[in-house]
Amino acid sequence: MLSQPSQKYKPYTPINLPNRQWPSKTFTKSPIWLSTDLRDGNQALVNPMTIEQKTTFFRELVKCGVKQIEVAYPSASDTDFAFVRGLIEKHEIPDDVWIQVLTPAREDLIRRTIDSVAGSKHAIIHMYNATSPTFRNVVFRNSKEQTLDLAIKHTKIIRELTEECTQKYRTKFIYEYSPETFTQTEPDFAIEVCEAVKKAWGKAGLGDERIIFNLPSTVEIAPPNHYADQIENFCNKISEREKIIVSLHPHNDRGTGIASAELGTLAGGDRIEGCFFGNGERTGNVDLVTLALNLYTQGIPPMLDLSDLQNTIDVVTACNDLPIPARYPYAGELVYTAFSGSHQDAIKKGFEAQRLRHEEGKAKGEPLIWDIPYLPIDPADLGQTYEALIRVNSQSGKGGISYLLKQNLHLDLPRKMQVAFYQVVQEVSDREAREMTVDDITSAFKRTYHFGTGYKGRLSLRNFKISSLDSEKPKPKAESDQESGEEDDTQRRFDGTVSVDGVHRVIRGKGNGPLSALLDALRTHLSLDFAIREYSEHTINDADEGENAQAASYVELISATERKTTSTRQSWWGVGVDADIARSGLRAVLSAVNSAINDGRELPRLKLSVGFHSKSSGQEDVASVIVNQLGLELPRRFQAAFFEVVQRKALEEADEISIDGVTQLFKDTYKYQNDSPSTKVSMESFKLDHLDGSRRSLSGSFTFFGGASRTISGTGNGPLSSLLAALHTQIAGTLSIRDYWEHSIGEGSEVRAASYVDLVYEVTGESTKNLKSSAWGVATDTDITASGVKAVLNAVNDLNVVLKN
Ligand SMILES: CC(=O)SCCNC(=O)CCNC(=O)[C@H](O)C(C)(C)COP(=O)(O)OP(=O)(O)OC[C@H]1O[C@@H](n2cnc3c(N)ncnc32)[C@H](O)[C@@H]1OP(=O)(O)O
Ligand SMILES: CC(C)C(=O)C(=O)O
Repeated sequence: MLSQPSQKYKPYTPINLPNRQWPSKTFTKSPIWLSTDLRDGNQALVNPMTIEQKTTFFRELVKCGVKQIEVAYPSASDTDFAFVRGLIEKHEIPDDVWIQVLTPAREDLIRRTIDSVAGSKHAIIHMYNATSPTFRNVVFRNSKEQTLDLAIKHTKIIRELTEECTQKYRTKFIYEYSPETFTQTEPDFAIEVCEAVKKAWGKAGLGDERIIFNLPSTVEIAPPNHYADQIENFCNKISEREKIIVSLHPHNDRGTGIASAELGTLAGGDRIEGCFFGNGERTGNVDLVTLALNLYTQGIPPMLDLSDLQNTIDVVTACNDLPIPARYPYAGELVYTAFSGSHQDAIKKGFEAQRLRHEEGKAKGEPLIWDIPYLPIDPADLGQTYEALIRVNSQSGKGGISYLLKQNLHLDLPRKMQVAFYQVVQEVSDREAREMTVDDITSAFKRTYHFGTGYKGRLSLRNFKISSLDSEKPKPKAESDQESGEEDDTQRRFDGTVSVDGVHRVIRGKGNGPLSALLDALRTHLSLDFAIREYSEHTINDADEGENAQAASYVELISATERKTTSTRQSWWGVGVDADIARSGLRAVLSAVNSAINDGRELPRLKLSVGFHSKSSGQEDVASVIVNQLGLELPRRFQAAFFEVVQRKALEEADEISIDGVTQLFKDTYKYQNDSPSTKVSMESFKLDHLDGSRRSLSGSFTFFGGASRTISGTGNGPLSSLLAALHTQIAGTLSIRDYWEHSIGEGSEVRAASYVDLVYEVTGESTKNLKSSAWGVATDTDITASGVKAVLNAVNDLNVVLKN
């Protein structure tokens, strides 16, 4: 490059316009748009468009609402001529659309041009000749007078030929004249040529009769303020301004085509010629899409419909065979995407604030103004989704990551958890030096917090029951209870089955709320001693508000032994989601515990040593054996009943009972998986009918104490009460259900139902002497009603039932 470029390049000559008005003007409406994609854009392509491509492009422009389209340079090629004829003959041109065709100032070519549009409803004939000194001297080798004569002579030819065409075909014409290289032409000479052309045309009028003077910056050679000065100067000096449409045709050699068009419009331009996404000679024509959307973001209707921008991009890039750069205004792949932390944070906060502002605005009937940091336009208005707004790499922060989690998992993490998870993501993206996709982030989240199917940790909750211990006096509220949201003073008991490294364990604990009761159970049974440092929750609303709403809970745990120290402590975050708020909190605790025990530490194994000595296993250990060996999750009172049976047996066998021994004892005691027919009541078959409302009727064939089979029936509010009513037709006294519980065993097609019934039998009479007894019954079946019915009959067979006389 030269050290003194002034030795090679001339600066532009500023225009003397002391009273210029355009700097104080503002935009109030959109200009008339002329798309020259199919002419100026097409002539700049390596491979000009085929007729099919031009037709597709034309249809897209029409769809976007462009009303003036320069479709060809018909004298240039048979393809261009045939394309124009095809549009007309195939009735592709809507009545409110004007096609425009370009011709040089040459009679033979003008004739061919006018022939091309014969029969169309509306046509703009556009003639050009360059007027600047260099073109006069070098290209045309013409004087000023000859340049004037060229324009005048051919304007007259166009007038004559268009009038003939109108007579023959009723085609309505507008005439457009371009002093090509206008910006490099002496301003007064450009005006002189246009005045002469207007006079030669001789019929410029108002409205559709206006003549168009197109003032191109054929090559952009000066800053945009100079173009604006040139336009304002032209508008001030040209006569009969009201009979003229001043058209702008900026190119983009200095990269200021958009600015030139916008300042030129403030300076008086009525119309802008350009191409979609800025295709065109050299650096392109001005981009109409950017201009339109710039107006839109000022609240001005752009008179172009770009609401399916991606489709427009697809059509234009396919026809031009040119890509749109990723950073291109409005249309680039990355323009609605923030990678950097502070941008992501601001966008996320912006959306949150805007949602609240819009809620208030809606209530007051105010316009819902868009105001999001770093986003001048709502991508949704252009048919774009919000999905790509935030993408994560090593430059990103917690705000962006949390935004993605909110969008994809509907989780609104508490601030400290955002910080904790940010470190996880940051570590991966730094190590792998690549962008983290939404999938990468959500899987990292699920992995870290053991969240969702397929991401189970060492502990997982199978079932639980929370009950209140009313008998115990309420205790004063502890600090941790306030933190954990456990506001109630009532003592709670947690009874549940938790899978621990694949082994089911029945655990039990108590506390001031469900979460502290679970922590107590973990401490007692698994030697896991944690305390809650922070707890929060929110609802996740489904589209149909309420019905399918879920609760999300977040828990930060610390080691309970470190709780009293003030130094920085390690903590573990957990998350749980469930339709039931208590369950979501419990899941969150287990999620955090799973993170804490990710260090591979040993957990106390399930051991069995039953007896009455101090080291005996408890009721929960026995229940754990049953859940692991048989899949049966006994309700707590059933656990207690069976534990007594186990203890008696252990006493008989000198405290020695194995896991298999406990299992067999269960089977024998409750006739579980025992197919031998009962000596008391047995059932061959049953049928359940639905009566009105919730009433049911059960009938079946039963055998009582080895007698002949009888068909009995009964009605009730459900299958089991119907069964009891049927049994009451044969059995003296009353059978009633004190406790019932059911759950599923197995998964998929293997799934079965397990039912547990605590049945009470009361009978009065001479021989029975006011007998009241109870028994547990358990059964499984693929059908839930059948499993309940069988459980009742198992319990009946364990009772000393008496038949009616
Ligand atoms: C700024 C713009 O975009 S203007 C539009 C440019 N678009 C095109 O050129 C695409 C279509 N063009 C073509 O197909 C051909 O150039 C044609 C059919 C118009 C003419 O082809 P040719 O007769 O072979 O001439 P050529 O292409 O060499 O053009 C140069 C000639 O046109 C003359 N010329 C250039 N512009 C004009 C004009 N507006 N009016 C009249 N003559 C002109 C030149 O002075 C030169 O004349 P010369 O041969 O006497 O020296
Ligand atoms: C024909 C004219 C308007 C042109 O394309 C230009 O000057 O760029």
